[in-house]
Order: sequence, then C-alpha cells, then structure tokens
Amino acid sequence: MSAEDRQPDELLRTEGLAKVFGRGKDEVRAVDGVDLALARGEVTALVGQSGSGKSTLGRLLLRLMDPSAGRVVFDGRDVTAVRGAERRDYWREVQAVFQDPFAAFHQYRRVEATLATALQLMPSGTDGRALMEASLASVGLDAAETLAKRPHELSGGQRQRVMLARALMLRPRLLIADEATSMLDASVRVTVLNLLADLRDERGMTVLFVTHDLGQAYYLADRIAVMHRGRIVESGPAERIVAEPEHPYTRSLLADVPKLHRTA
Ligand SMILES: Nc1ncnc2c1ncn2[C@@H]1O[C@H](COP(=O)(O)OP(=O)(O)OP(=O)(O)O)[C@@H](O)[C@H]1O
Repeated sequence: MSAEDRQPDELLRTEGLAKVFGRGKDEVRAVDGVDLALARGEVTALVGQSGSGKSTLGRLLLRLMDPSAGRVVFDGRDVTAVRGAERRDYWREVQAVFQDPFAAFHQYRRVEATLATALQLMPSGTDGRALMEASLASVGLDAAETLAKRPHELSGGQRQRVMLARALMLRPRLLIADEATSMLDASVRVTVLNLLADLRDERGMTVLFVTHDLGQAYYLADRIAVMHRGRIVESGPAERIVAEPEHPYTRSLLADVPKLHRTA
C-alpha cells in the first residue's frame, strides 16, 4: 500500500468496479464501472430503482462475490481479492443487514444462537454473553426478553433490530444496510432510521444505506449516490441532490417521492 492510497476522510472507495453476469445476448452489466467513495463517519445513501445494481454493488463491497473488473480499497488497503482468514478479518470491519431479516434467521434458532454466530469472527476469550446484552441494549431490545425467542415470536421491527445487534457486536467500521427498512411499517422504519443516525453520531460509524426510496435517503443520509443501469449517474450532498438534481433519472426518482409516501 502506498501512502497516497490512504485518503484521510475516506473509509472505502471503489475504482472502476464492475460485475457482468451472463454472456452474449444474455449479458447483464449489473455494475458498470463504479467509482464510489464513502466518507468516514457519514451515511451515504445508494439510491436506485429495482435492477439498477445496488445489491450487486453491496455484495461486491462485502466480498461475497468477485468483481469482473476494478478495485475495492478499504482504509487504504486493496481488499478486492481478499479471501480466507483475511476475508474474515475484513468482515469484522464491514458488516451488513439485509432487507428480510426473517430469511437471515434459522427458523427454529433462538436469538441467542443467531447472535452467537457473530462470535465465530471474534477472538477467543470474548465474553459473548456480555457483548450480546450490550448490543441488544444498543438497539433498544432487552436481552432477558429477547435472547430465548425464536424468529416467529418477534415482530418485523424486532427481527431487524436483532440483525442490527448481531452486526454491531463486531463493532464494524462500515455498516451496509441493504433495503433494511423496506419491509418495516412506517413508525418502525423511522425508529430504525434514527438508530442508524445515532450509530453515525455517537460511534462515528460509516454507513452505506441502500434503498430505492429517495425520501428515506434524504431523511438519513449526508450524501446520496444515484445508481442507474449499473452506473452512479450523480452523487453529492443530500440537500444538493434533492434541491438541484442534475440527472434526468434523479429527477424522475424525485417525482416518485410523493407517490411513494401516499401509498406507504
Ligand atoms: N446472480 C445473477 N445472475 C444473473 N444476473 C443477475 C444476478 N444478480 C443480479 N443480476 C442482474 O443484475 C441486475 C442488477 O441486479 P441487482 O439485484 O443488483 O439490482 P438492485 O438494484 O439491487 O435491485 P433490487 O432493488 O430489486 O434488489 C439485474 O438486471 C439483475 O437481474
């Protein structure tokens, strides 16, 4: 790693990142040359409609799949090809919560066992019980009430908070929240959005908030990157993107915001 590779304000950046699925006429350029920088301690929202490539980009950042081209640089270190023990180390720094927390749970597994899976990434000798209790408390859940429950005994909002608690046990520096609020009803959604804002404000956590909803992005994010057909078509401070959108696609997303809220 060279000294100039480490930008002080930048926790993660991608350079020309691409993912192509299929071949010939079936080829899909799901991520098509993305340069994205995530500033430390900020929430960046990645906004785009279904199929724009947001989840694929998220999976590339998490090292859950190999890119077709380009690089991922985390804290000045090239992590594009990390695997094995190095990739597990990376996952202590970068954690994710996904859209459907029910799918992420084992149906019959109690919350305690779900949270314990995070301990596999931690040094031996870690006081797992204390960590679980603290992490559940940080998302507003009571350990005594929650640890013995199975997924179907929890509400959607509680399940999402358990998954957030699991991610937070590792004290990641970057949290990727991929449509993490889209299945929640409006009041629970605001609670989870505020929780993400608190993680930024109190812990200085960097968050990539992936959503199709520009309204939620504006509510939470410092910066917004708009994704369309695998490319970032526009990015900048959230106020600027919403007040003075430059790209026609951003304008069309903005036009949808009142509609989304009327149907919510
Ligand atoms: N494993 C795969 N094989 C082939 N094509 C894929 C695969 N994963 C994604 N794609 C395609 O890549 C494009 C981007 O998909 P992706 O899921 O990243 O979009 P998205 O913006 O996250 O959409 P959504 O909000 O609906 O999840 C889509 O055309 C999708 O069909």
